[in-house]
Amino acid sequence: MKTVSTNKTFGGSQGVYTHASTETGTEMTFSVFVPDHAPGENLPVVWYLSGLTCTHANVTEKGDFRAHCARHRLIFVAPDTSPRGEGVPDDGDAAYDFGLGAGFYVNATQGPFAANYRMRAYVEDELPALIAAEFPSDMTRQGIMGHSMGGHGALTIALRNPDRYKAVSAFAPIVSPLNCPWGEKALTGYIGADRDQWRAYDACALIKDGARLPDLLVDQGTADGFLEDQLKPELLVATCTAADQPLTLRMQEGYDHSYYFISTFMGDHLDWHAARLKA
Ligand SMILES: N[C@@H](CCC(=O)N[C@@H](CSC=O)C(=O)NCC(=O)O)C(=O)O
Repeated sequence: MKTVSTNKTFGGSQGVYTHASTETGTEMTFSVFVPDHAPGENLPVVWYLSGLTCTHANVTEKGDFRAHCARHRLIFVAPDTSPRGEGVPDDGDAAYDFGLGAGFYVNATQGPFAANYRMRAYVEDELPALIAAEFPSDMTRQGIMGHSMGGHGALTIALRNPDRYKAVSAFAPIVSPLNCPWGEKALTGYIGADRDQWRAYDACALIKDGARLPDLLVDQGTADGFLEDQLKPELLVATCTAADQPLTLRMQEGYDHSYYFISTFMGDHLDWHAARLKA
């Protein structure tokens, strides 16, 4: 692991790091905020998965999480959203919703993407091992949250690993890639035409197939331009209701899809995570 930068902030340290990923076959960049802590003390870890077009930098610069993480003494990790670099295949049209910046937190099975687009394994396995080795982290206390494509990532990763994440939340998540244009495009390209194979990457399908979490927090702005065509929180409500999966969905009047929305409610989400990670 190489350190790109560190800055003292809110009593702790905001760092940006790179490392050679064996899963993606590329150099990957991520950011970590570590609050002030006693020597030898290990802190809970909250993962933040970003949305389409993002790198680690979007939430790091615009997420307003540091004061809340310092107050609760939570480590905050922000990975990139896809492999990048020389030789990494992209969407032929350089579209924003597939390829670079749009890894969808899957392990691709389809050429030419299968070799590098392994963001599921990267976020579920490789990066947690690095965080455990390099930072003062208590990996028995992890939470996960995300935005839009990253909300989809957070929900699906948690539903597949219910014993690992003690707190789960999302901002304006894609709740069912099986039922929206972004998801259909991404999963066809990365996983192939067999929609049964997509179910491991669809929060609603995972719940319908039996996955459960103690509870979920979702915030969704009513003025979000992607609400009706792509995000469809009503599908998650119907699925959770039918499955007795506890869900707190808060429709936030007038908020859009941007980091102005995310940063407004970041404190509530970190309160939610802290309450569950300290239990
Ligand atoms: N056409 C837009 C779409 C990109 C966009 O809105 N990206 C969101 C996430 S959308 C779902 O995953 C985002 O977080 N953007 C970064 C930001 O800092 O706001 C475009 O190309 O801009």
